[in-house]
Amino acid sequence: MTLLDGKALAAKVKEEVKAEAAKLPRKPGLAVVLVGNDPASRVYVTSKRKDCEACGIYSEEYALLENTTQETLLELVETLNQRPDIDGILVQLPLPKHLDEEAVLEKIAPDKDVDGFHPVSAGNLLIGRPGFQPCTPAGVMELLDEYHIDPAGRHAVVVGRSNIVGKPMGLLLLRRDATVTVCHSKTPDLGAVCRQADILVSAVGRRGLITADMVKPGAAVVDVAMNRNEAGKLCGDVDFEAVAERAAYLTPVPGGVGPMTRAMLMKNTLLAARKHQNLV
Ligand SMILES: Nc1nc2c(c(=O)[nH]1)N[C@@H](CN(C=O)c1ccc(C(=O)N[C@@H](CCC(=O)O)C(=O)O)cc1)CN2
Repeated sequence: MTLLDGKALAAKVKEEVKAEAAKLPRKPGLAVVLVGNDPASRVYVTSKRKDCEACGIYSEEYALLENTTQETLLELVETLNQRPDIDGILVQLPLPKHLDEEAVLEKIAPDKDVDGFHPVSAGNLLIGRPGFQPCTPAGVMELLDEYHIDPAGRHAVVVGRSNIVGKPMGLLLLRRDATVTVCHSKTPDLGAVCRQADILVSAVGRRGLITADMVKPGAAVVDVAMNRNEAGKLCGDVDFEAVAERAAYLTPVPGGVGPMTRAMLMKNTLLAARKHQNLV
């Protein structure tokens, strides 16, 4: 079994972004907005700041209180939309329950939507136009390419149908000529469907969901989830040790898709800066 090393590939992508960002007349700029006290979100936002520093990207962080109103958040996004030095805006998810996530994401100017979550970005992806692609599925595609795993003509099964991972993952694989099945909580006999997969992507968030008997021998298995076991250790959806005996390729958690998500954010911010400086 070959490990799909997202940590190593992310370092390579970030080096490339750094070299390209240095060629721009103006540094790319990213604004990251965090609302509330979710400890995991705080960790991710800190990592994004460090990634920006490493890539030569200017970054600003807005840490808002848990009880921030919808109006205040929308006003902040609008201010950032108007800032010529800010190329990308990212609102860290999940937002506190009282806030309307969809309305906030829709408020971000589509040309600054480096998360690729705006309906304009989602529509472009659906009809095959260029645009910002959501960072996690885009990172999975880069990993597959790096290890020469060509989706064309293969059966790809995506478990999970979220707007930020499952659905765009399915579309990116379809774009590359895979035959795609997207599974979800109402899919009968999930194991039988997964066993057909040459490429299996799990993005559910349930530890132990993907067992070895659900994996076709020789498949490429990509674990997008980020869970914790009883001991508090990070793990994905896939029973790693058992599946490693059957799969030909497998992502670790940590060190697989997570670092690629962050690297693709840097790449999207570079793309936004190039567009704003009329270089693409
Ligand atoms: N606005 C967004 N919110 C969220 C996104 C997103 O893409 N945009 N995705 C996730 C969280 N996320 C990025 O924000 C993210 C999660 C995990 C990692 C990562 O590098 N994980 C490491 C382990 C980190 C650790 O030790 O805790 C790994 O897998 O090796 C990066 C980004 C939800 N919210």
